[in-house]
Amino acid sequence: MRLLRMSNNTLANEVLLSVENTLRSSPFDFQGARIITGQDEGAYGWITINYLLNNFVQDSSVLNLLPNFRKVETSGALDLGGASTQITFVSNEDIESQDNSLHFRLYGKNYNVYTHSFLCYGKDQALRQQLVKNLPSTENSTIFDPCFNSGYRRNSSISELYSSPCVSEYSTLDGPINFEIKGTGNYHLCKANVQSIFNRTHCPYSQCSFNGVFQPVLQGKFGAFSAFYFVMDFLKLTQEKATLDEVKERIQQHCSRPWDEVKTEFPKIKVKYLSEYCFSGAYIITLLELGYGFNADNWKDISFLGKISGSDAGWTLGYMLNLTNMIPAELPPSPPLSHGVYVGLMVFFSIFLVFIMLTCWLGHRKPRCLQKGII
Ligand SMILES: Nc1nc2c(ncn2[C@@H]2O[C@H](COP(=O)(O)OP(=O)(O)OP(=O)(O)O)[C@@H](O)[C@H]2O)c(=O)[nH]1
Repeated sequence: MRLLRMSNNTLANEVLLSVENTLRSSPFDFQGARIITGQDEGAYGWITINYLLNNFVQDSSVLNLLPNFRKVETSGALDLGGASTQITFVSNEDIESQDNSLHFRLYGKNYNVYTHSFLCYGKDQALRQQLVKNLPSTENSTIFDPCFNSGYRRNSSISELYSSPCVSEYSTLDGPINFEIKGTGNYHLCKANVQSIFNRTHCPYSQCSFNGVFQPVLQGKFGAFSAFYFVMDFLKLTQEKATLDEVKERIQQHCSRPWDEVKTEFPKIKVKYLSEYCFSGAYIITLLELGYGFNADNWKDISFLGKISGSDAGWTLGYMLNLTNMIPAELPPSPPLSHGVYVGLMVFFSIFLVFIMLTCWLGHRKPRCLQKGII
């Protein structure tokens, strides 16, 4: 919707109006429809995963009542969509750019959070950028793309390719109107093509991720969801803790498989998804390594998450939690007693009660010799 608003604001408003009309007639307490910012998307994704991972509730006597009390750090959030991608994490460093800085007070604790949303770096738009940047200069109606498995073929057109504002600036009338994309299935060439969409030559801050965007040093664990999960799940890389090299090896193996073989093995997966796993794998590695600065050492800090406790990882739950004030800024008033003291007092008073009852019973009982009249 953010891209649509850039290319056709009227159409974006029409979509919103249609959403409003539909939801207004639903039984929900509809509060309006709007296009959230990239910063919101990052923030709500971060809230969602930390809420579901139970990372907010800590350091309180309320918590001492929880059976598995633990002191926890928050987890960073990595969200890969179709149009944009977000990185959000708590940072102890100075956040040099105001646009990337968020402050939350949740359950009585302050969080300084770094976030950035890269529009046009969701996986669909990144694929488009990669194609455009590596189009052959000659007027050729076949484009050989190493990011698709060999034997894969798809027809496309210049108008379709350049229809997104992410690439429209590169639009050229030189190329063929219609062309065919043919896969050559080469991971290393694909990665080189993907790298061409990351600009790391300028940085107006002390440190940057890419495209001149400030990013502090990566801190803590990360949960990667949405397309990060879809792709890693397909490549069977979400359960086991594979090293970065092993992950690259797995993606390389997948890229080198002939398309016919892949299609036969996974007949039920949508062709759009199946055909893009080679590109997506190479893109994810490049984004995380070259873009954000993950490496062989901190790769283990990333967990690929689909659902957490049965709920989808994504920005929507965080948005709802925020809108309904489900995460209070302050801690609820804590009970006067901690769990340990409470249990101790209960045991003490129980024993005391039994003692009193026993004493009363003994005190009121007549001795047997008295009952029989013997002194
Ligand atoms: N492999 C696979 N890909 C999926 C699936 N569902 C969605 N995708 C793709 O994953 C990417 C992210 O999808 P979503 O999480 O729906 O994100 P989105 O809302 O399109 O993303 P933004 O608009 O950028 O926020 C897109 O490229 C989708 O085409 C799925 O079940 N399997």
